[in-house]
Amino acid sequence: MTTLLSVQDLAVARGLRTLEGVSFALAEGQAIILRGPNGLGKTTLLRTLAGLQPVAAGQVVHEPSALAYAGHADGLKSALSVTENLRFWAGVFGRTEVGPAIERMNLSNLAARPAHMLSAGQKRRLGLARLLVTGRKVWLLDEPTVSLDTQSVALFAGVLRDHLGAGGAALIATHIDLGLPEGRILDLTPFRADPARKAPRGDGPVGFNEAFA
Ligand SMILES: Nc1ncnc2c1ncn2[C@@H]1O[C@H](COP(=O)(O)OP(=O)(O)OP(=O)(O)O)[C@@H](O)[C@H]1O
Repeated sequence: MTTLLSVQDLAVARGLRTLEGVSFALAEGQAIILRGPNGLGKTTLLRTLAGLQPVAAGQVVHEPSALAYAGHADGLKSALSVTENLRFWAGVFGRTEVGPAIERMNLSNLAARPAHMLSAGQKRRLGLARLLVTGRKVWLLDEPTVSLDTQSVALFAGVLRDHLGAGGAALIATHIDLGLPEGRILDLTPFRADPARKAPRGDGPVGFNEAFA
């Protein structure tokens, strides 16, 4: 099985260091569920892997075009329709096809509606549909099911299973059980950083998916 993402002795920081000594590998078809209490640093870890903030210490290895990040914000253009939003994001990743993503995330009836006229759950479905148009193999997901109703949670769990079945991988911060048989839990609590140790200054490199922040 090919390793898609490898993390070795990673430390991440948001002002102060939040986590230290985190190591794991994610291969094709695998998912890791990040667990730990509020404020521990799960979002900080995902943002760091996405290239939105610098690595404080350790190593992160992946193919240059492997990762797609979906954070708390849906990153939608409010004046654009569902279809136009997805076309825009597909274009960012050098792709054109959006029809299957619209259908898969149950957005067909809303395809022409401007994003600002969507409900919170519909916006989230559109935000997650962006993942499908990226063609990226490793999905970094921060609380992907927030605002989704039970049916939509099940829908997205199915999308995730299909992604893993097609050789993709996912790293997911979530407090709910997505029922992924391929998922293994990584409890980050033991990796809580010593708060006395200051993070280095500087903005560091910013990755391809800055626009997803
Ligand atoms: N914009 C920010 N500036 C400075 N510190 C921040 C910022 N956002 C978060 N933090 C701090 O960084 C630490 C880690 O936060 P983070 O959001 O990564 O935690 P989390 O594990 O994702 O929490 P939750 O389960 O509540 O989403 C917390 O102590 C938090 O207060």
